[in-house]
Amino acid sequence: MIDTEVLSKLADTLEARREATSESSYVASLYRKGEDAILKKVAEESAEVLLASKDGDRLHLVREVADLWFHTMVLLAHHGLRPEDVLMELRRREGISGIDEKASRQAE
Ligand SMILES: N=c1c2ncn([C@@H]3O[C@H](COP(=O)(O)OP(=O)(O)OP(=O)(O)O)[C@@H](O)[C@H]3O)c2ncn1[C@@H]1O[C@H](COP(=O)(O)O)[C@@H](O)[C@H]1O
Repeated sequence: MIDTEVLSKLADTLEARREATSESSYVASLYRKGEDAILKKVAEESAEVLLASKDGDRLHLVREVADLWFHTMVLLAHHGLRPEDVLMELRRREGISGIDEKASRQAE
């Protein structure tokens, strides 16, 4: 089983790319283009996930989800956030049924 170290290492690389040039780094070029360009990539990769799912090609789906995760991590880094922030939120939700959570919101 792969642990979450791969996410932390990638997040470290994304932070380090703040100092890189657009010519040497795809991530630096995205930072330079700004939030709208990053959001456009997230939207494009989401659409590619949908197409891969409908294709029924599992390897294609895994690769497109990797592209989507990667670009959402660039978005998090743009906001000064790390994958650990998302993992903590998922940890917080552990064992809370979506049905119970929705019911508690409707009772408010
Ligand atoms: N995981 C990734 C990763 N996944 C996808 N991509 C790039 O994301 C880009 C967008 O994918 P597309 O399929 O949309 O291809 P495209 O049409 O060429 O893209 P656009 O020109 O439309 O932006 C491609 O250039 C991919 O190579 C990635 N680029 C970098 N990483 C990681 O980020 C690190 C830092 O990358 P650099 O900043 O480039 O050194 C790397 O060492 C990797 O670990």
